[in-house]
Amino acid sequence: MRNVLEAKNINKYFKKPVLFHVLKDISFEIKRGEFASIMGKSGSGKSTLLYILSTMDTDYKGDLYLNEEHVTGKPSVELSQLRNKHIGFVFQFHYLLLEFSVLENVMLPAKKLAQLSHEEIEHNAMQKLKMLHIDHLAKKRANRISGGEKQRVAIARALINNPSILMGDEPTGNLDSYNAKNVFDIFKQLKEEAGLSLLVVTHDEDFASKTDRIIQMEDGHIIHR
Ligand SMILES: Nc1ncnc2c1ncn2[C@@H]1O[C@H](COP(=O)(O)OP(=O)(O)OP(=O)(O)O)[C@@H](O)[C@H]1O
Repeated sequence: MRNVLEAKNINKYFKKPVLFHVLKDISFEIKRGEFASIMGKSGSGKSTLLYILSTMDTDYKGDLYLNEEHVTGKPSVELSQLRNKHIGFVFQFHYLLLEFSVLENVMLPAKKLAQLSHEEIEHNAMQKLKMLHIDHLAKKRANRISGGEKQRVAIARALINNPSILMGDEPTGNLDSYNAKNVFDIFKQLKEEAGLSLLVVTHDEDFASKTDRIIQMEDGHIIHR
């Protein structure tokens, strides 16, 4: 398998308040093991595109392939299973359940898939926490850890189902430079040691310059890929 993700002629319109052609014939692919970033001015359509690529938004024209399977038009139950299994997502804000422990937060997406026993899921979650050097925080409540630690927990949670691609929407946007570099180093390690593919929307030029490839957006178009 060569491509983890392929977008073909993606077009999207927002109908309100006025008809607006937000994504204009977007085509590109992400190869297995590739670490790509998407850059572009505010309003160029980056987040809108990422939500389509992650199968969360299905209101578009064109074709989307995940691991070379055509996913456009699939029923929402099937899509959410595919998404849970193949795509990890990290946002600007961590969206952890603050009343739950770090370990419980990481286990949650695996419980949704309901394929493994509680013990197996706990074992896998501990492995992810170890990989990110935060296993000592496992039993702590999520509201008792720092911002940088919360983002690492969010990454562990995104990895729990062993996705083939990790997507990020400004995953370092809310972090100081030390923690932003830390997140970049984790992503790079995931690419190099686990062969993971990554696609990250970022405004951080330093972050983007260190990725394999920058996909540049302007006014709903891709102007460089
Ligand atoms: N639900 C919506 N309805 C109408 N217009 C929208 C909607 N969501 C976004 N837009 C518009 O679509 C354009 C692209 O938005 P999008 O959030 O994808 O941009 P972006 O490149 O991610 O920007 P930023 O870097 O500021 O996050 C913007 O002009 C925005 O105002």
